[in-house]
Amino acid sequence: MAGPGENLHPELRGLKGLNQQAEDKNQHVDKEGGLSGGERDMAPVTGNSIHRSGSRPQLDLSKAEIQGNFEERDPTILLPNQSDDISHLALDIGGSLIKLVYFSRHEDQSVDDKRKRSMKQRLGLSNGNRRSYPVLGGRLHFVKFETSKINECLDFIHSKQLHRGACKDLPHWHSDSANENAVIKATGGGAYKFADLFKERLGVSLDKEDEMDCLVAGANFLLKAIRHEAFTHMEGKKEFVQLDHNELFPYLLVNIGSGVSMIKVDGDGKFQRVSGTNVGGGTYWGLGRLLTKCNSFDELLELSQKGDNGTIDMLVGDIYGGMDYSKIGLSASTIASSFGKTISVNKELKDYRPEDISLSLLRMISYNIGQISYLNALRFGLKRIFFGGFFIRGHAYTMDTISFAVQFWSKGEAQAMFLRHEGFLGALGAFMSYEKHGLDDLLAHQLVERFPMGAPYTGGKVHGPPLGDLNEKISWMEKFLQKRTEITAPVPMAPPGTTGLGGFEVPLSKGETLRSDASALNVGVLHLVPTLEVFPLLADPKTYEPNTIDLSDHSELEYWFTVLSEHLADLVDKAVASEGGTDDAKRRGNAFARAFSAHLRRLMEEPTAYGKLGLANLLELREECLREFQFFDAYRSIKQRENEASLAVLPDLLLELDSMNEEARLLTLIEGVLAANIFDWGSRACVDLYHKGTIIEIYRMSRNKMQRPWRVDDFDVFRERMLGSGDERPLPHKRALLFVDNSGADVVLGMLPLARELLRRGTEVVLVANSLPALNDVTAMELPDIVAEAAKHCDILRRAAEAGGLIVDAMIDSADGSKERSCFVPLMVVENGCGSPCIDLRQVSSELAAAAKDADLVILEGMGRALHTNFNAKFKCDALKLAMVKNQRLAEKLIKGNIYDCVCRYEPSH
Ligand SMILES: CC(C)(COP(=O)(O)O)[C@@H](O)C(=O)NCCC(=O)O
Ligand SMILES: [Mn+2]
Repeated sequence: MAGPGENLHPELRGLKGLNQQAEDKNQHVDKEGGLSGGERDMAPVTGNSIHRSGSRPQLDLSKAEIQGNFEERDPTILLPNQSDDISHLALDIGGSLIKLVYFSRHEDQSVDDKRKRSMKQRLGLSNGNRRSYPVLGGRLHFVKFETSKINECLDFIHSKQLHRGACKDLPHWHSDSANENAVIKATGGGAYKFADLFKERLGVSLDKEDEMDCLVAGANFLLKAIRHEAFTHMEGKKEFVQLDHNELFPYLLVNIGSGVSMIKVDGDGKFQRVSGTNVGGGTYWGLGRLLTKCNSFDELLELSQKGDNGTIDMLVGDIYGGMDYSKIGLSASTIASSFGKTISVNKELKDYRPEDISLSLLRMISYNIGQISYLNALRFGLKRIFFGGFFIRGHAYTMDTISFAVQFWSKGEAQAMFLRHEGFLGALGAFMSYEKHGLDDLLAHQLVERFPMGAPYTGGKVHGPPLGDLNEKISWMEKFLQKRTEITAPVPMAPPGTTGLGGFEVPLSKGETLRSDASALNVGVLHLVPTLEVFPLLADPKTYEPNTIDLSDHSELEYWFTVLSEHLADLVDKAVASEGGTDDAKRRGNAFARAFSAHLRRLMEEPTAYGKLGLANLLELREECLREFQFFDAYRSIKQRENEASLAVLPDLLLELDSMNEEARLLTLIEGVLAANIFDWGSRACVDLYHKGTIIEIYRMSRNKMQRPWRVDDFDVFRERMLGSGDERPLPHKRALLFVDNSGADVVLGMLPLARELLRRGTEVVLVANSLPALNDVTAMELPDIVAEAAKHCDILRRAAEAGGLIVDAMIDSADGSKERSCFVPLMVVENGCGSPCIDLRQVSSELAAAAKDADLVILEGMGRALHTNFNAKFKCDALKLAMVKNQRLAEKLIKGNIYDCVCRYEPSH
């Protein structure tokens, strides 16, 4: 099929009945998509939509004001309603590092709007089924300090008031008391050593928790609650491991701190320390410091990147004249004796390069730990070994060395795995030891990890949490550009090779691929969202993978990186215009562009830096980043303009549809959905098109191009399910969930008429829309007004909207004063729990999960929801996936077709 743009011509045939008046109302889509002040005033007040979502905690920006002089370069912005004060802190004070885990709770700011109230009633959702102590929404932060800088740590706690009101076994939010008897959970030797200092400086006591208990509790929590926590690391390649919770135990936990503990874990609280070694992180750092005069652990680690251990270690090749000792599986590069070469030549310490010494030492210690771990796993018949502790620091070479030792000695039987939150096991465990925080049974789907601005980008000394204040963030991004600071992240790995016959070749994951800065924690802030649920209609949540395209293929990642980078300038223009184009908006826009580019570059360099990466994550990251710079709805005016234009032509479309027989109507409706999906401001090709005609012209053109068979065309099977064949008349579906996509023609002329058809046939319809804006997607907040407007022209929609509580005012008051629902089939709206063009069905709003319980038909619409994600998703009920492919590469890859081809994939339940 040719691209619709190629044929855009004045003699476009109109849809029968589209009137001229509507055409006139229709404005040209201007190039910038920018807005004059007047247009902006017309936009609905969606500024506070952010509070309405309630699904994912957000900043409370209400009553935000600039403090001091507006002309100032970096004025402080006050967020008086942002309550970050309800906190909860636990510490792990080790020999070299202090690890902090703290929780900040945000009050539930969701506005209980009319739509939500009526949906809650209808779906039987109430607070009544909550547990006795609530799981609180909030954020879990991970921070570390060097133990030698304990005063900085105390200042940090004080500045954030993290110690305020902490009571034993009672998290802060239960306590009104001031600091009397305040107690903070702490583990590690420093909990004893520094107890007096904490009392003196902060007036709090440290409640000491057993270190082993904490390590195990922390590891168990992470392995159960965080989806992509554990990964393997072999020959420079990182792969996340999907763990079956039922088969987690037993495992060996190896915690590499200053010393090393090896713990056999059999369950929650069930473990035994089976071994350990005194040759650990402290040994590397201590010996390394003596031998190289390095000033910090990280400096030592950085040195190792440029090292060649062949000058220090005696290798098999040295003994065998450059040959492998293949009979016992040793390559020439295998270390026969660590530091062995230093005895045989007449050299002083000063004659050796510190880089080489550091590398030899690192290899010696990592290999030794790997080998002892394997022997202990063998002792107890354990197959899985998880390595944690801050010795590892996400250091590729350390992990490769350990993995190699485990793999080599176990002949591939045992597996070494690493943890993303490696250094925080103890602190997390101490945190978990507070009773009744309600976090112990949190599940993976209730946690959303976010990577905000701040520490992750700096190579330097920034420690502590992400920058909190918007202004801080902007200034930071400005400085970031001025200094041209490089992001400290590894460059792409060389293609993995082989380590030969059991030995180490020059490591692949070395040199520039090493991450040397300790500040790159590689862990984000964990947002705890207790209301998120797994979509109940997924056929197999365990094997469900939302992303269709695998971004671990580097060329794919590069392609999407380029697409998103090229789209950035346009997006910033729209975002700035959506905020009135003020200087402040421009400044924020620039900062956003820099921050997002930095995220992209970071991910290009290390795609797994933020956990497993899919296209959906990239697209969501962009939206999150916009929100972080307080652009809450960049496409607001475009959406509104397109809604108005489409609503104006809706009556004629409905008339035309009503003049058709059922079969022709169904086809026209599906065609309509596919055609109207062209209104996608996230697709470069489509945006180019919009400069060539009005919304309605483009819509018509797109409809005229709808020729079957579509590239994926299951329409006949769908029609048969809906209309039957011959005399047989199938039962209508009971309830359909329609995952809607874009505003304007897409929802008004595409999905709403389809919803109307289902309603007409007696199927309840739930429109599922985004909780937060993303591109030009329609949100759940915006839908009731759109439906109400459409309902003015259509009885079916009006009655259904009344029955679904969408048009509340029109409901009849009954004798007892309550609003009585009409007995018509209802049309409802629920939010999906996300703010992205894609949807991960493992994390949806509880409202949607409740609505899904009675549904027997799911319709997913759009490229983001039906192609980028969920194209391969299987459902327990009938599923229809409808989308126009608006990207040439995706069309070729996914459906072996071309841009503007359509997908109508119908998968009946079995
Ligand atoms: C962001 C989108 C997934 C939105 O598509 P939609 O779900 O609205 O159909 C899509 O526009 C997209 O993949 N855009 C990037 C590719 C491009 O510009 O060609
Ligand atoms: Mn969309």
